[in-house]
Amino acid sequence: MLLAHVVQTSAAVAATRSRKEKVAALASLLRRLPVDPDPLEVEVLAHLLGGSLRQRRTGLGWRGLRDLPPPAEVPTLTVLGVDAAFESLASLAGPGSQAARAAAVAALFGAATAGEQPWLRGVVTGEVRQGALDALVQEAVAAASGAALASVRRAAMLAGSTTRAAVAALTGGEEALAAFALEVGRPVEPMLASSATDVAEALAKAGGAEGREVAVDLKLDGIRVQVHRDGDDVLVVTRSLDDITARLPEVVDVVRALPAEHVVLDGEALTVGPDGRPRPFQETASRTARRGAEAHGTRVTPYFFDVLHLDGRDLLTAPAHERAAALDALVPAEHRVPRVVTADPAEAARFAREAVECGHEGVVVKSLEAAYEAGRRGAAWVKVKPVHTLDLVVLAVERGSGRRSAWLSNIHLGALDPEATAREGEPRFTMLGKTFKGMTDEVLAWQTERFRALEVADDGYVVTVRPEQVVEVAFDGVQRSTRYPGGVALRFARVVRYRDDKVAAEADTLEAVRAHLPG
Ligand SMILES: Nc1ncnc2c1ncn2[C@@H]1O[C@H](COP(=O)(O)OP(=O)(O)OP(=O)(O)O)[C@@H](O)[C@H]1O
Repeated sequence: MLLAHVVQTSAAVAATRSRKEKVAALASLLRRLPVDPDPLEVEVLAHLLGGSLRQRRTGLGWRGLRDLPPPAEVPTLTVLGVDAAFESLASLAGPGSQAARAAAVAALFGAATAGEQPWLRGVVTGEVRQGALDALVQEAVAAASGAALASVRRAAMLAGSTTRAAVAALTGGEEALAAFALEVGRPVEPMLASSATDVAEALAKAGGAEGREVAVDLKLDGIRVQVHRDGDDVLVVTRSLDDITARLPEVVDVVRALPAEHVVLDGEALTVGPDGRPRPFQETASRTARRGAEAHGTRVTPYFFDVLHLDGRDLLTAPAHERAAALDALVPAEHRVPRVVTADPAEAARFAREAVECGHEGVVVKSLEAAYEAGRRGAAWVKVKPVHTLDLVVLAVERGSGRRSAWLSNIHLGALDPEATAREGEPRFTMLGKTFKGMTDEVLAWQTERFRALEVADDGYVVTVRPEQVVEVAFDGVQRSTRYPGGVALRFARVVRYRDDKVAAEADTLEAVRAHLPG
């Protein structure tokens, strides 16, 4: 397939606001594939449609792509040819590699047309939006392959990758999709929690109100970890499935010591003080953000709350009480999340109160009947947090003044607008307010660099950025407002932390913000 077809489709997707038309454009591109397509070609194509390359590293950056050769007149580049070029670029190393890289870039970009050059550069530098397209690509794959959308989605969750699901659907149809199961060593999308304002509401949602017992877990404020052990090999990934094994040797040690050879566990890792109280989240975050930080002090401890596989037994579809029994038998109590199992709302409320008094974030109420629903945010897990925070997206940032004049300071906050997002097939946001509170000098320095990298415009005062950075903010309340387009504004918003484990499409919605309006 010619790259030109991909670039045209990408332009068509960007040009229409209709989700249906976007999916149709993507599906008609996929239908250009031969009846029995080469799996590699499908894989490359699925990556390109999501705005990424199969190669994680190419050794290329903006600088190497600033001066491009004159474009080709006629499109000749193919999807597989482009992939081969990046494959050989990725393997360049050592003396002479810089000149070889420049020559390879000149050859590749010289063969690209005027329309293809900027698109290809955008893919290499990560500027063509990723992630947001995932859901559209899944729909298009279902339409083009004839497989059910639910099967494509299920496979993508289990594989932790839309690309792998696309290859399976387009080369082997329903049968290949059905073959996806949890594999030890291959991360799955984590199960997520919905929210309730208090424990009674959470119990009702998770089925506990009908007198059935539910589990009430401590909600620990660390980072989500999914751990796979296959013999001596251990893999630790974050909520966004990034590999952080090398940064958490303590977690690896704990899992290697368990009496099981093949296991997949889900939990939270955090730093705890000698008094047993959780340390501020920043300590865990700084440990997981930098390799080698473990040498300087703080220890991170894993607390597991679920087991998805145990020595040949796939537990994903087993009810939660069965998984809990397996977890209790496998993991010592000091590495399990504390929980009570109860049908009594008063007991659950007492546990939640004590959790907060001990410095934890709150509780997660869980149905004991539910399967592990990879990638889903449903009623089977319901979180209750007394301190309200929202995960919003930074839309712009203002230059600081006075003491902050060297930094970008006041951030503009946006909530996800689901209607506009659905209509346009990519995340859209509504501004809710601004804040310059809660930022340490370290955070100010970090955000200045980060937002300069995301900059799309600078009028000398306000720097507009690509809406990609998620920030968790605390606030005192939400009020009606005529100043902002969503009709609501935050009162006394302050930054709690920047979140790199969430993409913008996962930010809180305008609805979630409005739910905090009084009355
Ligand atoms: N006992 C627990 N069970 C499940 N999740 C827990 C538990 N303790 C802490 N957590 C954390 O809470 C999160 C569950 O909330 P949710 O699925 O909404 O994710 P989130 O959007 O990252 O939430 P939050 O911002 O509240 O941490 C998990 O991702 C996990 O990191």
